[in-house]
Amino acid sequence: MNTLPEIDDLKSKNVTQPHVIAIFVLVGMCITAVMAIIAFYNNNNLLAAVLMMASFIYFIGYFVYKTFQNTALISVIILYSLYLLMFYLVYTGGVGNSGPLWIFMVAPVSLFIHGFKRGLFDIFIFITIVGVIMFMPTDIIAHPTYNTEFKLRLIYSFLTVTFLSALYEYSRQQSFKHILELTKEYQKLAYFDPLTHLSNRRDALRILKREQARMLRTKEPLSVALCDIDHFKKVNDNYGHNAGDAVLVELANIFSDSIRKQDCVARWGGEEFLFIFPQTSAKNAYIITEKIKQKMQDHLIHYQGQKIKVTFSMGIEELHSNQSIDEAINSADKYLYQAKSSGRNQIHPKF
Ligand SMILES: Nc1nc2c(ncn2[C@@H]2O[C@H](COP(=O)(O)OP(=O)(O)OP(=O)(O)O)[C@@H](O)[C@H]2O)c(=O)[nH]1
Repeated sequence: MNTLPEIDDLKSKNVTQPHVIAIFVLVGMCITAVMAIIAFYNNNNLLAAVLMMASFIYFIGYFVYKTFQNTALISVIILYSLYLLMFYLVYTGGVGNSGPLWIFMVAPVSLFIHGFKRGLFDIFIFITIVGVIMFMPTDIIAHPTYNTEFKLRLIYSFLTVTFLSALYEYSRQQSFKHILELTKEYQKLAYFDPLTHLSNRRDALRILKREQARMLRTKEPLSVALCDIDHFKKVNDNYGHNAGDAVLVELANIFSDSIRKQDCVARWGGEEFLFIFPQTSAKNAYIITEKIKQKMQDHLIHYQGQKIKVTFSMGIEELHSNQSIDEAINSADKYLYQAKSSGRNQIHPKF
């Protein structure tokens, strides 16, 4: 019960930002369209047609992203159509045999889209195919004859750009992981009590809101129990503040171990705990909490050779459909007050 959805959301979030990929597609679409128009005016109709087709594929990719929000599919569309375009440019030479110069954009785009490992793997396959196209004898594959020095230098410089892009991608991923860890840490601090590791008041309210919505939907009962340790000031005064802290931690463990998985116990304030019992009537909440109270009757908390005995008082309230969370807790607080003023070590109302 005491888990944070925000943390799970973050875990599942990919390091690749979808909106950046969408921008890639838009830019790719515009550049290839402009290049297609230039090729058309230069009477290079085949190149113009290929570039126009690439521009159209990017347009479809953008449309898929906007309609289905599917970044995995759009990534595959952009990347592999870019590869095909590059193979075409290397194979035909593009304008004045300058086609191969465009292959440099493959390294950063592949690494950004597919991440460090998969990106490097894709680049390896890509450059191997480019090498095969360029170095294959022209009687096997008819392609423009590139000077050997040009071919070697193109591959060396491509590998250098790949290395630098990989380095950049690696540090980007590391920073993302670091930020993710920091965010998780801050979220824990925001939602959990650092002493007992139970949910704090903010998280308890979040869970209560969720359970209240479920209760209204399913019409199943939902109960809360406000618990306050009896004469806790005396524990601090007699044994010291650290002993008081140890008592709070041990009670938190006993409480957590005594409830079902779907229930929750939170640290509501100083020596106050709040139990949330979904699908539980006030009567059943009373039975559960009474059992915990019985457990505490003979329990001694050991702290630095001292044996400390504590009891608690509780007030229970079953939420009504027309009742706000504040009203339910105030009502539980009133019952708690009754339990205290009737002599403590009691749970009210009694069933
Ligand atoms: N050690 C420790 N003490 C705390 C903590 N938070 C609150 N307290 C102490 O809890 C005590 C609560 O005292 P009171 O509100 O007078 O209540 P009580 O002594 O439990 O008496 P009753 O509730 O009337 O039974 C105070 O002495 C607080 O200092 C904490 O995190 N650690």
